[in-house]
Amino acid sequence: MTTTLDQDVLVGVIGGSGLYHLDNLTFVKHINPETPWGYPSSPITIASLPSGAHVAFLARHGPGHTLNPSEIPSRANIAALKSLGVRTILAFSAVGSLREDLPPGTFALPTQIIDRTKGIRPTSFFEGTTVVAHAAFGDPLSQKLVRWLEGPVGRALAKEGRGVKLVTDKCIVCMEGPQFSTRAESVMYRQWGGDLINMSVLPEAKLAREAEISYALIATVTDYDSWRPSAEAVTVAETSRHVAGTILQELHAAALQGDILSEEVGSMRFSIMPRSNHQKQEDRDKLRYVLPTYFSD
Ligand SMILES: CSC[C@H]1O[C@H](OP(=O)(O)O)[C@H](O)[C@@H]1O
Ligand SMILES: Nc1ncnc2[nH]cnc12
Repeated sequence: MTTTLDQDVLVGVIGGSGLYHLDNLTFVKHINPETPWGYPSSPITIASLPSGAHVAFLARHGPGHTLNPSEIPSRANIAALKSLGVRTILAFSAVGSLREDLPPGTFALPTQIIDRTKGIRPTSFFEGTTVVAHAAFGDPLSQKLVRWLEGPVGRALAKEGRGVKLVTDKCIVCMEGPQFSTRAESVMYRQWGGDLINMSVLPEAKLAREAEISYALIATVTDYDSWRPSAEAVTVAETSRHVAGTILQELHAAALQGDILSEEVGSMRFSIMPRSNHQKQEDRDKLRYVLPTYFSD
């Protein structure tokens, strides 16, 4: 295991339940950066694309799925990826469906989130510091990245030939867990306009926004949530690996070109309260790890 890299890694992939590695990439090394927020969920796998460019893969729940959703060190995960140079994250998540027309097996690119976590997860890099910042979060998933993904993900699913459908512009509820929702809660989320439900898009998406990383979620429906009596959950990990393996080269090229990153880069400039003598230098030093542009001194 090493702690340094000889080239920046622009694209990061976070794997969720069932997705603990990627296929068809050339293994380069494992790296386990210690961040000011501790170590990530798992050592990060650096792999090489056919072009020679590197991508980073991180297993959200740890390599043997030992971390429950409330315990995931999301600040360390996002900070560790940013320290490698990551500017865009493709996150995978197994989700429940709150809609009849989103059956198990469906792939979705949500664009909105309802927060039903319970305040026990650290949700900001600024938490516990003397620096205050308010990131914009009206569009919690990166619009440009989501729009870009529609094409390549749709084509990858069509190429796989299993008839898996891709839907976009869905609203995902993020609940605390680890228990699933009661039927009354599930019915209420439907009335609120929720389409999907998981336990892990937050605080990941908030932290990616604070770190100026473009972030999108590929939500893979495994079950109808408790509102609907239904058969057993399905697994979709093989299709997720196929999608990732098929689109990463193109995603890296798009990240290099820059348009899919453009909403996030510079977005924190006016979100951070100006420097003052009341801010502790040690806090500014800590924040430099994720936002070197604004905390260079
Ligand atoms: C295994 S069912 C509940 C669990 O699955 C999802 O995990 P992930 O988002 O990492 O794929 C969901 O968010 C829950 O954590
Ligand atoms: N029904 C559900 N609720 C919350 N998270 C989930 N992940 C997969 N299915 C889920």
